[in-house]
Amino acid sequence: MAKSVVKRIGVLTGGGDAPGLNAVIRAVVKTAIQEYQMTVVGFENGFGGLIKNQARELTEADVVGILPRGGTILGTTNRDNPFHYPVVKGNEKTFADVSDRVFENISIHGIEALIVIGGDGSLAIGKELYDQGLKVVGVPKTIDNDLSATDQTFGFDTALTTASDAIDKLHTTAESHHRVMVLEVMGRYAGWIALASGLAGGADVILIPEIPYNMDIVVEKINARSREKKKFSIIVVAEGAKPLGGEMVVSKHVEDSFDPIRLGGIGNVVAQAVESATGKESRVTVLGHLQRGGSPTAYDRILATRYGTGAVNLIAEGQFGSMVCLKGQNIKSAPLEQAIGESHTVPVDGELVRVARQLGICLGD
Ligand SMILES: Nc1ncnc2c1ncn2[C@@H]1O[C@H](COP(=O)(O)OP(=O)(O)O)[C@@H](O)[C@H]1O
Ligand SMILES: O=P(O)(O)OC[C@H]1O[C@](O)(COP(=O)(O)O)[C@@H](O)[C@@H]1O
Ligand SMILES: [Mg+2]
Repeated sequence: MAKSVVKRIGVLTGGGDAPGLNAVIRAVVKTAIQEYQMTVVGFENGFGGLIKNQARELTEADVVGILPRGGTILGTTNRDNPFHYPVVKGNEKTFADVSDRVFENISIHGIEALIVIGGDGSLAIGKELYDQGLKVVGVPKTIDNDLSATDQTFGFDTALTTASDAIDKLHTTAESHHRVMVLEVMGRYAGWIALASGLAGGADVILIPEIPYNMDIVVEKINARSREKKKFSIIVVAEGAKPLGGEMVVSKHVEDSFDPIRLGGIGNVVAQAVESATGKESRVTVLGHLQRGGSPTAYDRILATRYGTGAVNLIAEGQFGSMVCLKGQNIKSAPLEQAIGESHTVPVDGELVRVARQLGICLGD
């Protein structure tokens, strides 16, 4: 057992869910109670629970059996930003700063420090609350792996495993029908899921946002495979991929969201272009939220557990305004400011891209 001045902590999960959230919550609760004799209060539905005072104490009994479970027992949302909160008066909707409600509820529950498990959006809110005096510690979550200041976010490994399983399945049907199969995966403005799953699944073409593609080059790759008597092709497309000089495809605008754009639809654009240029029957699969669901991989369970324990240790050490992160093989910490800084996209001259090129995978350029 170790000592901590802080004895009562809060925890919330924010933004899109990611496999491993429950593993973090479990590690936070176990470490806080067993190692530091703290009390843990869980806020429900991200910052929504902090604004609306929806909270409950989390005991060790509450976290029994949740390690392998996807989703989050606390609920989450990608709305409810306390600094940009929708207020409706009659027919008019405006946005207001309701952060005073957050501080009121923090005080009602006697919370001395708050763990925010989230991506760039949730951590940006956490940073703003920290600047206003709340003792905040962050945990980097997202399947997109697009956060700076950490080598990897939890959730990414599971998403990429789901995507590479999908590529394996597409291979067998592509082979039977001699088709071109296009798989569209998530990742927002980063191509990590597409590149990594494409490598793991043996894709022939991988299109990522960081490398705008030329459709003629993609078509030539498919035709070259035909000339080599290869009867099918697999194309993995990141939802943020775009043609040279063109735009990303937006699937919808989510009202009330600080970052309202949802990407999606590029898979269909690519499949249609390939079919009309090559005459080969093409089909598209949009993996969608399947890649956010299900049980975390062993890798993500361990990473999430290390992050949860690490976050409580940071609180005990008084290292507020920081986030746990992975650097090489070790759990370290980084300032929240750095975590929400520049988004972590695929380096176009990095080793993974080079490996893909050396394997003859077409990246569309
Ligand atoms: N740059 C930002 N600054 C402040 N709040 C943000 C920012 N981007 C998003 N948000 C808000 O943070 C919350 C979670 O964001 P979202 O991007 O959905 O999840 P994540 O935490 O995974 O990044 C939402 O309420 C969103 O409106
Ligand atoms: O669940 P929604 O609102 O459709 O959002 C989809 C987006 O969320 C993600 O799945 C995860 O993003 P975050 O981790 O930033 O929440 C993206 O890959 C995708 O573009
Ligand atoms: Mg985000």
